[in-house]
Order: sequence, then C-alpha cells, then structure tokens
Amino acid sequence: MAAAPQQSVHPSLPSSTSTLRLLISSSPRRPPPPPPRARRYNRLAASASAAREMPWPHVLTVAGSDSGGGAGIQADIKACAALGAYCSSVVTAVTAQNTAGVQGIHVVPEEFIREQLNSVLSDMSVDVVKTGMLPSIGVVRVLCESLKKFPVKALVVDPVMVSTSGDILSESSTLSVYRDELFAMADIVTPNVKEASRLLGGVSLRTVSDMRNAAESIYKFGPKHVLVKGGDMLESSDATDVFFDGKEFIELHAHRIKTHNTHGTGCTLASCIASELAKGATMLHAVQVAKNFVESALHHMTDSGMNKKWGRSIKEAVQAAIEGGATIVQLREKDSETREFLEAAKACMEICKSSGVPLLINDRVDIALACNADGVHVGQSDMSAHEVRELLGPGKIIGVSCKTPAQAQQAWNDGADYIGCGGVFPTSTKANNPTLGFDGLKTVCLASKLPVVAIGGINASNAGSVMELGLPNLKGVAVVSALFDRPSVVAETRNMKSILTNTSRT
Ligand SMILES: Cc1ncc(COP(=O)(O)OP(=O)(O)O)c(N)n1
Ligand SMILES: Cc1ncsc1CCOP(=O)(O)O
Ligand SMILES: [Mg+2]
Repeated sequence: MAAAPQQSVHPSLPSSTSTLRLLISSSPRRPPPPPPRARRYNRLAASASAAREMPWPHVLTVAGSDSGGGAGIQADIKACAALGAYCSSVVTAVTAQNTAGVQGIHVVPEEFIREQLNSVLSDMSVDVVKTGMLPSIGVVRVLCESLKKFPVKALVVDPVMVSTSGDILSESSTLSVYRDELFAMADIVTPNVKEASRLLGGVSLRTVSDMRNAAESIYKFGPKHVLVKGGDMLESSDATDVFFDGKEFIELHAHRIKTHNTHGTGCTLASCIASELAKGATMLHAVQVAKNFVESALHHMTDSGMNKKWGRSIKEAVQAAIEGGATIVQLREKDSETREFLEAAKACMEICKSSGVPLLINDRVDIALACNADGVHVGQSDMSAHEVRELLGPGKIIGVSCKTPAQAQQAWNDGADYIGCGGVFPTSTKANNPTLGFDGLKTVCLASKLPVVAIGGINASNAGSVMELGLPNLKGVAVVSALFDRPSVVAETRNMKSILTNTSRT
C-alpha cells in the first residue's frame, strides 16, 4: 500500500430502517459519567459467576441469533457492551443469515427457552429484559410467565416480525399475544412503521400524523411508552420517530441518507434503550441516548502512510476501526496506483459489507464503481457532486468538502448527502488546508441544509468540545491521525466513539 492516510469521520450510521443518518451526538448536554458499577463490569465481564454479586447494569436479551452478526443477539450484546451494560442472552431461534437475507430458521423448543430464562432470571440480578425475535405464540407466553415469576425493573419490547430483507421472523398468529399479553407488561414497545401497521391490522402509515395515531393506538394495548420508528417512510426527506408516553407526543427528527446498511439497527436501538434504563435513566433520556448511538457514525478515513508506519495493512486497519465502533469507513489513498487502490478497496468492501458498515471512496468515482462501494467523498477540486450522482445513481452516499455557506448550498443543489467541514483545527494530514476554527464551522453549519461532519485536527481531547458546540446539523467528526497514527486503532476508536456517544444531542 503506498503512502496515504486513513481517516475516520463521525458522520452517520444506519437509521432504524432503510436510511443512513449522518448523525453524531450534538447536544451541549453531557450525560452523567457511567456509574462505578459499569466500570466494574468492564473489569469483571469475563466472569459470569461474578454477575450474581456485582450490581452492574444488566440487560437480558431474549432474541434470535443472526449468523451474520449484524442483528439479533449479536447486535444486542455489542450495543449493551458499548453502553456499559452486561448482557446475558436467551436464544429463541438460530437463524442462518447474511447481508442478502435469511436462508434458514431453527426455532429453539419452548421448554428449552423456559429453561434458559429460568437459569438467568433465577440466579443473576437482571435489571431489564429486552425482547427481539419471538417466533411463536408459545414463546411469547413462556416469556410472559417467566417475567411474572421473576419481575425485572423494565421490559423493552422490539416487536420483530419481518427482517429488513423481508423474511418472516414471527408467525402472524403471535400478533394477538403480543398485543394482549406482552404489551401490557412492557415499559416501551418500539415498532417500525411496518410493524406498527401489522399490529394495527394493516392500517396505512404514510405521515407523521399517522405515526402519532398509531403510537396512541398501540399505547392502548398497555405499554407505558411507545416509540414508532419512521425510518421506513422512504418518501419523507428526514427520518422522524414518534415517542408517546400516554400524554405527550415527542417527535425525534434525524436526517436520512440513502443506504441499505440498516440491518440490525432496530435491535441496536432497543438494546441501547434497555442499557440506559438498566443504568437508571428515564425513558425519554434512554430513547434519546439510544437514538444518538444508532445515528452516530465513526467515519474512518484510511491512511496507508500511517498504517505502514505502524506495521499494519489497510485491511487490518479497517477491521480494527470497525471493531472499535466505526460506522463509516472512507478509503483515502492519495499515493496508490489505481490497481493497488482497487485491490485495497475490494478487500475493504468485503470487510465492511460483512459488518454492515458503509465504505466510501475518497476522490475516485471509478474505484467506487469498480468495487461497488457505498459512496464517494469529493472536495472542491474533485469531480462535482452533481456529476458523481449521475455516475453513481440515487442509492449511493455522496459527501462534499465545504468551507463556506455557498459551497454548502451547492452541495445541496448537487444532490450530496452530507458535507465535511474543516479543518476545524490545524492538521498535518492534509497540506495547505486552511483552519476554519469554531467560527468557520459554525458559519457553515448554520447555512447547511445537509448533515455536517467536522474534520481536521480532531482528536480525543477536542472531539467533545466540537460536538458540545451544539451546532445545527453538526452530526459527527472525521478523524485520521487521532486513530491511525497511534499504536492501537481499536482502542483509539473505542475511546473516540464513547466520547461521541456521550455527547448527547439537543
Ligand atoms: C468527511 C470528509 N471531509 C473532508 C474531506 C476532504 O476532502 P477533499 O477536500 O477532497 O480533500 P482530500 O481528502 O481529497 O485530500 C474528506 N476526504 N472527507
Ligand atoms: C482530509 C482532510 N480534509 C480536511 S482536514 C483533513 C485531514 C484530517 O486529518 P486529521 O484527522 O489527521 O487532522
Ligand atoms: Mg478530494
């Protein structure tokens, strides 16, 4: 790999449905530091026997296994771990699936699901139960019985029925027990619009007002709160979720970017809500933190020069970035020959695809087309976003570097999905790049109609202060050297990710 840098941004993540939201936590409010028990959990997580004695936040997920690792139990465990909660699991079904869809489902016998529930609930102090795939009426009933026998602090029900790929995960006959038995015990139910529609006998949900009506109707089944997730409403230009607590409706807005990498976002959201509740958060705060987490993206821009210096290949760097929590990777190879660049792009594409992380290519539309990347990032001296859009088509992500309001307006006119704005701080990764400072960033954010990712000299010491500016449209940060010019990409990425996750949005 020739010398070139690896960069990581913080723009967006797959939203709750078929969109990618270029968002990172951006409110000036920082949530309270993790409770001491969460830190103890980190040290002791490997010891299951310690779970009984240690009062760390504990989420039990009752869900299906996803062999592809993007959704189900696997997504739940990752989300809980990222938010500092211990996650035990009761497997309801084993699925054979990948990014293309579900190839097979093996349902675990009801009595064995009961046994798993008994094992965990009778011994370990579970704070919150979160449900995912409950394949049959019998399974829902077993769960209800166990919860009556072993009450927990809160129950989060994600009424998973059909996978993103359209495969049926729960018999339609379960609808009635969901509504009549499980919902009455739930502290929150989190259907997407398709699930809400099925739960309500097939009503059409096309507008936010329809979502509000649906939330109210589902509330009548007995849960204490309802979150109807609007990411599936593709006609809408942004993705709005509706939260209802029985009295008040709260609309939670987010920009959307077209992407197919949405597999597992519903599981992640529900698990994040469960983790926050386990830590003692109020329901609305838990939902907000969860949304921030799902919308956050760690956009890693690779730099072969830095990787070479630290003795790692581009593939190792990308793998590490994803392991650390990167939600977008940008391949930025300034000095590679075309063939070498394409080879690296194809290898990275494989890793990114299997992890559900979008891969963008910097500057080179030809490389993006050749490896079927998820998008392209262009600057002011590269091909225009309009031309890139013509070449890539409507489904891909396009980012544009902008330093002025006029450039931000042009990016919008050209059909871009997000803008990168910087350098916010001085950087040595990009030569002759003027520093805009907070004022320049603010001017662009205020003018932008697109989500903004701040870039340039951003590191673990200043990322929080950037996001805490609370600027409109500022959805994340892009980082190169703070992650890749370091001995451990995983550790730095994790740290950066937690800084961004903890900087909550207004
Ligand atoms: C997210 C993001 N923002 C800005 C840039 C810089 O793009 P550009 O101005 O074209 O400079 P190069 O990266 O090509 O040197 C980016 N790549 N990503
Ligand atoms: C590519 C680019 N565009 C604007 S600043 C920059 C470099 C960011 O790198 P670093 O995070 O190391 O400052
Ligand atoms: Mg460029």
